[in-house]
Amino acid sequence: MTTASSHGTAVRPTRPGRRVAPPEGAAIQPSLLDLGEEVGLRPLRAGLRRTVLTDGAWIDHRPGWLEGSAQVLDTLLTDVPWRAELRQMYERVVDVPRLVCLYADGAPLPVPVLEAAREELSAHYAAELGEPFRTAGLCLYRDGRDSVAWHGDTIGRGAKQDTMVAILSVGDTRPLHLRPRGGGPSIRVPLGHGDLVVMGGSCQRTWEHAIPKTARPVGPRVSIQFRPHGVA
Ligand SMILES: O=C(O)CCC(=O)C(=O)O
Ligand SMILES: [Fe+2]
Repeated sequence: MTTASSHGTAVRPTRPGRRVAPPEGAAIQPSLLDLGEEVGLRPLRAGLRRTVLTDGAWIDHRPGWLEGSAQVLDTLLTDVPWRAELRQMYERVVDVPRLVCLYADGAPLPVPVLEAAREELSAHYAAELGEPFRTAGLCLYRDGRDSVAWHGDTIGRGAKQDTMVAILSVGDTRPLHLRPRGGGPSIRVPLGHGDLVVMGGSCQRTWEHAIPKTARPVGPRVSIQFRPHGVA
């Protein structure tokens, strides 16, 4: 059984691990914000703001770092071998209706600007992180029904050590929600259209994050997550 997506394309439900086609309509509806812009990176430092959270966690936010994000989204929707998520994620069974593709350490990324982004992030955070970003996890949220539930990226070293996860986002804006594990107010960071957020310090083990579902009519969003070796 399939149902139509917001773009009228039958893309769900999917069986785990099965290769699936992206929502076709998305490719011909690029964001009006960056239509016609050349693909490239704006200066990173210029718009980068740090918010210090509790318990040694922090986030950096740089809205609009990637220029021409509509073109990048088009390429990713077409060229990435998207698959339904296969496994239980992180420390609990989380609901992960979305499509994914993991680029392991050393694997060429589907768009050259993503290689440039990873290099620039590695250079910028070299002193603080002490190692480069290596892997790239891509996630496709086809519409507002796709989401990821509350979790920390705690498979691997993020469970015990400070680390960083850098997320570059293209497509429609979805808010990343963050909340302290010990309880307390949550925060939300809007992510889309070339925005960057970096979760750092103890963020993966002392805070949790989520992309909630939304009833608003939203088109596809692709999240590109850069992580150091051994962090997942
Ligand atoms: O979509 C996002 O930006 C966040 C995804 C995420 O937290 C994860 O895959 O671990
Ligand atoms: Fe995560």
